[in-house]
Amino acid sequence: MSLLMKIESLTCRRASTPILQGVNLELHSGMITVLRGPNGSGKTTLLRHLAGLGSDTQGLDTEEIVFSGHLDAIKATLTVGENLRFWAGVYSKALDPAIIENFELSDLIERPAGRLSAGQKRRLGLARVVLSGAKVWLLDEPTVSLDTASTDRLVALIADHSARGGACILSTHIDLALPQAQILDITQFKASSQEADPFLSGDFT
Ligand SMILES: Nc1ncnc2c1ncn2[C@@H]1O[C@H](COP(=O)(O)OP(=O)(O)OP(=O)(O)O)[C@@H](O)[C@H]1O
Repeated sequence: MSLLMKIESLTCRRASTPILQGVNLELHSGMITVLRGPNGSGKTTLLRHLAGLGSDTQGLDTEEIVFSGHLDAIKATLTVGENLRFWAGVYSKALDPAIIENFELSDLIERPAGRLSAGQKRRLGLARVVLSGAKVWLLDEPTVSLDTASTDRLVALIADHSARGGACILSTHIDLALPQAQILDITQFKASSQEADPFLSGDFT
């Protein structure tokens, strides 16, 4: 298994406040890592840093990494097809019809992306991930808004990506059928300057 990413003693900040410190992480080809931690613990923050959107990022060339966040990177005024063709151009890839089929976008291809439902937008955003051809997928709560069938298809795609030598780090609050995944509890990296969350401690005064 080749090493795709090695992070040592990383500090992750949001608006200059340290959220996580001492993060160590190795990602080899074929690995799937699920980030666990309660709301506000820093899963998105870590994924953003790994994607090169933080200040202290080490690791792969960014062309090897694709990040799917909450905003899905969709251009609302372009149609679904135009979004896909735009991304195919950005990633210098041919637009594989199998991707359109896999995410059930065929019937939506002429619709402006701004008029998609939340789950349809999510499917379009995830199609970009597959289209990118990147080895490392960084997925922030990718199943949010997806129905059961779409979730199952995404899980199968992640497993297939890993079986073909890719790797994935994802955050999720639900249990996905990925028995090969390793769990990374990020609360162990909580920065010491972080205040306790009153909702978690039960202290509402
Ligand atoms: N834009 C921002 N500026 C400043 N602080 C932020 C910003 N976004 C998030 N934070 C703070 O950073 C901390 C970590 O947030 P983050 O979104 O990484 O958590 P999370 O584990 O992904 O949470 P969730 O499970 O709710 O999605 C939280 O305390 C949050 O309030």
